[in-house]
Amino acid sequence: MSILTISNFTRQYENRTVVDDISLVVGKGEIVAIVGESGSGKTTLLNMISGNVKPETGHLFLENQELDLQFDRLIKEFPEIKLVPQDYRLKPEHKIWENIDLALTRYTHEYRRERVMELLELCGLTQVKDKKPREVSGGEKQRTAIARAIAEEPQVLLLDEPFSNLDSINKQKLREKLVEVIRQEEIACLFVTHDLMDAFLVADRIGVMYKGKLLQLDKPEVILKSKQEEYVSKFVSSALNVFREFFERYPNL
Ligand SMILES: Nc1ncnc2c1ncn2[C@@H]1O[C@H](COP(=O)(O)OP(=O)(O)OP(=O)(O)O)[C@@H](O)[C@H]1O
Repeated sequence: MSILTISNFTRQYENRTVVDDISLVVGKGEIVAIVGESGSGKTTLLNMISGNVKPETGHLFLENQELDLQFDRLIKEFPEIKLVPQDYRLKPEHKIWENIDLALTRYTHEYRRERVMELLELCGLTQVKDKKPREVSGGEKQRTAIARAIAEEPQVLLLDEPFSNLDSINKQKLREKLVEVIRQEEIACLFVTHDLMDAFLVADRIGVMYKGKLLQLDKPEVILKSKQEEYVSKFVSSALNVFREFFERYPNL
């Protein structure tokens, strides 16, 4: 079932089209990755979906209900769509559990306690709940930001480069947790990354962006063998070349 539908999103900056007529759909419990090199328009696309940046053209639907994009206000974001920015934006003076709890101030004390415990468990943070953000790993910070974003059970989770500041062990842990959380909470998840490997390891479908355009959006196996778009096959080859180089250097492995 489709949760998030965006159609014909376009945005210009200084007379340059940075997001060019993009349409896509994300389903319940589905993870879609948008990959593209730096400057291809990925963050602008996420900011438009989250309500932080106004598109010049386009429509946004949540379960077939159109959201009003003609807002003109400083308060950002739609409550059903949560964005985890690249820098997490955790509150340094608060403990991990408090950072999650702060998303729940509208609720009763009892419900907050229960939901925070549930989210700590779901995101693998119970052990570090009483630490401050500076005392935990990058992966734990990222998982705290995800827990905070999904605290109010949004329908859509947007992640900007969720794996970029992590070492390989934390990356793997986050990948596993992300898939578990998305499937369990039945959220529609869209994340952007410049690293195709992260997309291949997590996403149900991958979209490749280039100069503001979504060139192709398909299952990873289809993207892997793509002949449809020259740029897509070039982008895939560059990611796979790392493995080729590795095994050429260490042929006896
Ligand atoms: N507020 C802004 N004002 C002017 N130009 C902008 C603004 N935001 C983004 N741009 C430009 O739009 C283009 C796309 O930027 P965007 O951040 O969306 O790309 P990206 O694919 O997310 O890049 P990266 O991977 O480096 O974060 C870039 O050329 C950028 O300089």
